[in-house]
Amino acid sequence: MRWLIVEDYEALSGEAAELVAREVREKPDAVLGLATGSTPVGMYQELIRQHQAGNLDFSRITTFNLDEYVGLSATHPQSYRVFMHETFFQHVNVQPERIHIPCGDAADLDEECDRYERAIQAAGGIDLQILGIGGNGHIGFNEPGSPVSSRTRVVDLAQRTITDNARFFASIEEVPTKAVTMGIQTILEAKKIVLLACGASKAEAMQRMLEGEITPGVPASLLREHPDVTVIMDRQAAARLSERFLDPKHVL
Ligand SMILES: O=P(O)(O)OC[C@H]1O[C@](O)(CO)[C@@H](O)[C@@H]1O
Repeated sequence: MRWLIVEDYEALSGEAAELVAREVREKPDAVLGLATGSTPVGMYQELIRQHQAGNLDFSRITTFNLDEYVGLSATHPQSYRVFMHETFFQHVNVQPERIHIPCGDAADLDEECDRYERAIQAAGGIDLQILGIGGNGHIGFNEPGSPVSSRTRVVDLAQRTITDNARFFASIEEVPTKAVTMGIQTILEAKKIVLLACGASKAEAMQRMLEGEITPGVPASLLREHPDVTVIMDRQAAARLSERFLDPKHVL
């Protein structure tokens, strides 16, 4: 695992965008796994900037989003589908038929989950997966206790996640309690993974992810067994890590 501790959110966004841009330039038909949440927004803005400057072409890229709330229509303002279109897709040239986001309002959600897994396989698997991290160490919506072997499925959101995400809704009662998420195994099958963490609210999760036991109780810790993971965090998110992480020799 590589890790990079940067000064602030702008630097984190720039470094993350650079890794995505490099992948897209090296493999113009790459399959990208994308994340929502507030953390990757700056990365998307930088990718849009490079695209609009004529330096980045997404026309042959395929994308798969990590997750979607259950029960929100595709046009609901807080659906991840709307978030992704407003934050990224409508500003770049990813072809609409190559954009994949789980349908959280599908009539048969189990069938939707199977369909999503098959679509990832049919695309040849994910080349580069972007991840955020929940305050409780979740990745995607794989909450603590999610099996290592899990694949795309419907999950119950942890109370902490509902509380954390209530800021995006008018009231906590409006936050969905279930989601469709890629599983831990789905994520671990990505060839490369980049996890982003920003701010003091992620410091405990980062310490448990990087220095605690490797356990389904801290889903992000399972990434330590993947051969190609890059963690980019700001100083606040890194604040509780021990010296060896902060030693400049170890900072990429
Ligand atoms: O970046 P934020 O806003 O802290 O949110 C991170 C969250 O977003 C997600 O990526 C949602 O898919 C989760 O992994 C995590 O809950």
